[in-house]
This record gives sequence, C-alpha cells and structure tokens, in this order.
Amino acid sequence: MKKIVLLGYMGCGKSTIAQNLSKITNIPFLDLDKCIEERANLSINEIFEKHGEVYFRKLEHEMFVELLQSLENNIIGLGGGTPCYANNHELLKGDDVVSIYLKASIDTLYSRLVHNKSKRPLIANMNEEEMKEFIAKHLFDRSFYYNQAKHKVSVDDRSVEETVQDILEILA
Ligand SMILES: Nc1ncnc2c1ncn2[C@@H]1O[C@H](COP(=O)(O)OP(=O)(O)OP(=O)(O)O)[C@@H](O)[C@H]1O
Ligand SMILES: O=C(O)C1=C[C@@H](O)[C@@H](O)[C@H](O)C1
Ligand SMILES: [Mg+2]
Repeated sequence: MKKIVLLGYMGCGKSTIAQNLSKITNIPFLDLDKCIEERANLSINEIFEKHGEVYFRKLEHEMFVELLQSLENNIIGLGGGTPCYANNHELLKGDDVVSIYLKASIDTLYSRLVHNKSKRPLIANMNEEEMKEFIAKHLFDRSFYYNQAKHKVSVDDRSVEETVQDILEILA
C-alpha cells in the first residue's frame, strides 16, 4: 500500500500540510506524534519528562514501522526527529513509500516556532536567542537524514495551498 510520508524540522508544516492534503486526496492522514500519544496515553511532553528521550525514540521507531506496515494507503506526518534515529531514514526509501522533505529555512522555522513552542519539549524552555542558535545547529545536524527523502519541497514563502499543490504534482 502506498504511504506518503512528510518529514522535516519541527514547525516546517508537516501536520498542517498533511491535513490539507488529506482533505483534497481523501487519503487518510496519520500523525506519528499523535499515534504515539494515543498509544502511550501520555502527551509527547509527558513521555519526555517521565521516561526520557531514548524511550520516546524507541516508541517512535516502533510506531513508524507499524504505520508503514498497515494495509491502507496513508499520508503519514512524521515527528521532527523521526528520520534521525534508529535508522528510520532507511525506511524513507522503501518501494511503496513516497517520502517528501518539507524544507524550510532557519528564519521560516524560527518565525513559526517562536510563539508556539510549549508543546515541543526540545525548545520549550529556551529564550528567543537560544532558540535561533539551537535551530541553526540542529537543522545542520539533521539535514543529512532529511535529505534521504525521495522528494524535496521548499516551503519558504509558500502558502499552505501552494505547498499542497507542489506535493500533488509530485504524486501525479
Ligand atoms: N505556509 C505554511 N505552511 C505550513 N504551516 C504554516 C504555514 N504558514 C504558517 N504555518 C504555521 O506553522 C506552524 C507549522 O506547524 P505544524 O504543527 O504543522 O508543523 P510540524 O512540522 O507538524 O511540527 P512538529 O514537528 O513540531 O509536529 C503551524 O502553526 C501553521 O499554522
Ligand atoms: O524534532 C524533534 O526531535 C521532535 C519533534 C516533534 O514532532 C516530536 O516528535 C518531539 O517533540 C521531538
Ligand atoms: Mg506535527
């Protein structure tokens, strides 16, 4: 079954774009972070606080494998870090996987995250200056993994509708 997998840094728009793409294509959308929260019966923040990041990454890997194995067509929105752990980046290359990196600049990410960081434990306690530096370094470290996706879509200065259109062209 075909899996359309959206990936990229926190705040690049995976969940927002996937929801809109799902409405247009009628392909059901699964958000990996939400699936993990439902399975653990805890928020992502609570999983990090109670069990730590290593435990979260284990759950994340297991859930990603499970979603890829399901027998329906799906749009899967990954967590920001998913491709960067447990060899998950290799799963982006599977035959039935259309993996798409939503590529955003540091400025775009910063402006989307700065007022919206409390549910993202990696940046929740940072001030604005710390956040900008963190995003720059972290994005650099993660780019290798994000670039393993089969397709890349630049989301800077693009509306949700324009990005959805770009993805529809890849899928055509
Ligand atoms: N053109 C755009 N495309 C996508 N999101 C946009 C756009 N403009 C503004 N936004 C906003 O940017 C934020 C993107 O957050 P979203 O939760 O979709 O990202 P995410 O990649 O799923 O992040 P996370 O990895 O933390 O789950 C949302 O608040 C969304 O409304
Ligand atoms: O970038 C990350 O490592 C994360 C992004 C979020 O989607 C969540 O998966 C979690 O907060 C970790
Ligand atoms: Mg999301």
